[in-house]
Amino acid sequence: MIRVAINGYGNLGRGAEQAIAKNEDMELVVVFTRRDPATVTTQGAPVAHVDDMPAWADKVDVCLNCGGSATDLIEQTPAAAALFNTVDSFDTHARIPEHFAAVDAAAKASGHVALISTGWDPGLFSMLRVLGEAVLPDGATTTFWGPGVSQGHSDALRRIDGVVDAKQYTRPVEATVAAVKAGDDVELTTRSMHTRECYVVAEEGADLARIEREIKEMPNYFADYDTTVNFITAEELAAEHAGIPHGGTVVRRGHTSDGVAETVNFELQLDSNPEFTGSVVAAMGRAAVRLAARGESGARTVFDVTLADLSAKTSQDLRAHYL
Ligand SMILES: NC(=O)C1=CN([C@@H]2O[C@H](COP(=O)(O)OP(=O)(O)OC[C@H]3O[C@@H](n4cnc5c(N)ncnc54)[C@H](OP(=O)(O)O)[C@@H]3O)[C@@H](O)[C@H]2O)C=CC1
Ligand SMILES: N[C@@H](C[C@H]1CC(C(=O)O)=NO1)C(=O)O
Repeated sequence: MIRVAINGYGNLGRGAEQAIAKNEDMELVVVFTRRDPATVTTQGAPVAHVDDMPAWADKVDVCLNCGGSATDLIEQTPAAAALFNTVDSFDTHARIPEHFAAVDAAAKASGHVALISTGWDPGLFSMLRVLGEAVLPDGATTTFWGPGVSQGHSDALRRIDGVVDAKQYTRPVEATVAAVKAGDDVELTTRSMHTRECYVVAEEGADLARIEREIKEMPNYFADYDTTVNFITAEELAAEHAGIPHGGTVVRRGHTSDGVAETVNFELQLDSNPEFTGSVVAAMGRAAVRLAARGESGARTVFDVTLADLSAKTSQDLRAHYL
């Protein structure tokens, strides 16, 4: 039985809790939080303050870090890697190299495996981008997200001073999608592929112009996109934007010889971005434990994980029934 800890009990933490319950080889032993544990209610697992993590070091096989990428994981994952094998969903793509280096130092020093930037993008979509290019070297890859709610971008909005709550919708630009599908030679830029629409609940009396400016100028999240900001009430957010659906597609189009075209298409349609991502993170937790059992230590990414590491099935079963 894989003994699992969740670090951070938000949308993704609750999604991971659901996922662990779906995996017969996993047991949720504790949920860590920075809040007063008495104020956090789980589906049954005990809640401990993050300050008490060391007391759980010999009771946990893997810790799933479910904090926000904007400000939490850059600190939380190296700290967790000092105590446990760990997994996170760090998705600030531009900062992944620096995050990897910091986590690698902590994990190597403690002899643990730390699997970073898992989920679906980065995560499964990253794997498909590499796979598509490997099997169709003469071609091009496109990634479209949405329409749906990006948790990373919504988290980034909520970290702005004066913002009480927020949701961000990512929308593919329909003309660009149509041009790609038609095989037209279209320029694909960050701004020509997606727009971002934010729904923000601000504190009473907050400087809305400053908040809107901070959003639109935010590097790595909004600065390179056409972004709209809508200020609404908490009641409107709850009534009209309660769900966290999402999805997307990675497409690799290439030629195996002159005039012979091939397409690899990987699509996600998600009722719940956090529950699906939690399910990926849980499987990656299994893989991190397997890598550690092989004597590995340090930071790893989804590119270092085999499909057998992710599967609950034995290698014999996979050979007999999945090839
Ligand atoms: N790679 C991928 O494909 C994906 C990655 N992600 C990543 O997951 C990250 C987390 O997203 P998400 O779970 O939606 O973010 P949340 O804002 O729901 O949670 C982030 C942290 O905020 C704290 N928190 C949550 N609820 C409350 C509350 N009511 N009051 C006070 N603090 C609270 C929790 O920490 P604590 O319990 O310690 O207080 C939690 O760990 C995103 O930033 C994104 O980067 C998400 C989806 C896909
Ligand atoms: N990391 C994303 C997962 C996908 C969705 C996305 C976007 O809408 O910009 N980018 O990557 C998330 O937090 O939801």
